[in-house]
Amino acid sequence: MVLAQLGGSISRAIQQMSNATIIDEKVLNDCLNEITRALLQSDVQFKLVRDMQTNIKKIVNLDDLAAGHNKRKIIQQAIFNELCKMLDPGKPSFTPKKGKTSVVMFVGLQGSGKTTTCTKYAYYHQKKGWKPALVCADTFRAGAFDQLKQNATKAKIPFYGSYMESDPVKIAVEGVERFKKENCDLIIVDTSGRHKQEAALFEEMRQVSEATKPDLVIFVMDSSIGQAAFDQAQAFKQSVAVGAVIVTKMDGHAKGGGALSAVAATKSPVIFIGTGEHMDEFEVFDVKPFVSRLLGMGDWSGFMDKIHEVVPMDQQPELLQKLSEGNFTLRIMYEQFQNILKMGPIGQVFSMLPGFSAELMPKGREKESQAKIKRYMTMMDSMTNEELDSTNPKLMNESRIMRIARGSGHQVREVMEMLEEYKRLAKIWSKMKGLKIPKKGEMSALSRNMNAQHMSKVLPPQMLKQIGGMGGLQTLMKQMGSAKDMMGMFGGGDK
Ligand SMILES: Nc1nc2c(ncn2[C@@H]2O[C@H](COP(=O)(O)OP(=O)(O)OP(=O)(O)O)[C@@H](O)[C@H]2O)c(=O)[nH]1
Repeated sequence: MVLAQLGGSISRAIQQMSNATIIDEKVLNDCLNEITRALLQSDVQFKLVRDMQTNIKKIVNLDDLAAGHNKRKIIQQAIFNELCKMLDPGKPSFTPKKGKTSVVMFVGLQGSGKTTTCTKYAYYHQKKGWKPALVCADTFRAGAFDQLKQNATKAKIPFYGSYMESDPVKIAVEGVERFKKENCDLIIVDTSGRHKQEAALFEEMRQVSEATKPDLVIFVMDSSIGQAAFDQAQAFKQSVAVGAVIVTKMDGHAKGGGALSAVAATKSPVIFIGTGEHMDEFEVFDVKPFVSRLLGMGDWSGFMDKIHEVVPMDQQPELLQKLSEGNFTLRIMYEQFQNILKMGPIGQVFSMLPGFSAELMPKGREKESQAKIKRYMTMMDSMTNEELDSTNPKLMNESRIMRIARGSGHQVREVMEMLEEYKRLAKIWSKMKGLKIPKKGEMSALSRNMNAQHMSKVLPPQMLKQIGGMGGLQTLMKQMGSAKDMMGMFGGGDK
């Protein structure tokens, strides 16, 4: 069962429970059994699922709940909390500090995506102003050094490795020393993998760890390993001091439940997830928004966080205000393009709004997309203020289009293409119209102010279908109290 299906099944179980006229022991049990089944089918370890069920039953003691209590809400909240608890070991992992040298060692089975993830991790920090470096201590797989070298060169990250030396410990120590001397603040050591857990792998890992004394050991796990996740993660934890987990290939058709098991086995948090082969396809992992998304409620808080990441602070209130008024002008598009070029691909932000990223910034074609954006901006440079600030599509008549084409040295066809892009974006952003603007300190408030209309527009079509279309969504929201309650319940509240 893939993650989306898991979320769908849990949501359905909750909905069925909500449909019942009276919430009694039987209704609660049916709901919990349904959720248990869904979790087990998603490869979450049996013991975890059983514990979750027991905990919910402890929290929701129906006999003790006086009349007037909203039992549905209490149950829903308990389910949400327990799912979050499964993914939250209760203590954060070691977090490297910019400017202070940290050594981070990556471990995992062969093919889990370790080497790729090392580069993604380095690149992520480099974009934030760190000085990362990569050390290839994988002497087991021929070609591992070449792969790391290639990735590192592409991202302009210094690297260290050897074609001749066969002792991984020696390479690791030399690499770490060198980069410490060069004042790198994030030294990432990639270690060998094996096809399966075996003594030689663990012994080698232990030795590299002993010699380099990493501040953090990250266990990289392929999300598709299924029920084996718990044992695998535990085996790694027993050999080295795993402090964090990165789950890769979350973009595939994997059963994502393994992630929950890995957290339980290592008692370490998932800190990032890999969502593709490309360097940028790497997301910070946050439990609450993840569970919200898992339950199919969209991730507005994540979306708002991304806006924070890519839109400069001083522009945010203004941008949100304009979006809430439904005024997506060419100037806003221009400003957002500027942000994209400054901050790197914004694809991840837009991917949170269905249907967005695929067209403007298709995966793997970021260079072309950037060139296109620059082209569009050149054309917009030839526009008047009136044109940039207008929301009237009819303003852009033939003579204006011809003038812009001439002024920017582009074809009329290209200007029309740019305007089409603008119309497409404006249509999508218009869905934000009417949303209340969050005040400072409550950025997730947007999510709490959505009604069924907003929700139906932003939910992926298949999810909407699963819920039973617009009618189903309205019923669901009514049953659950209001959009406000629902989003709050699924973690849409302020963090
Ligand atoms: N779709 C997808 N593919 C990924 C992701 N992360 C890694 N991959 C791919 O998975 C394959 C294996 O990745 P590697 O980085 O070579 O794996 P490794 O664990 O380092 O392997 P060894 O060095 O042999 O131990 C490569 O084809 C990667 O491009 C991800 O998040 N999504």
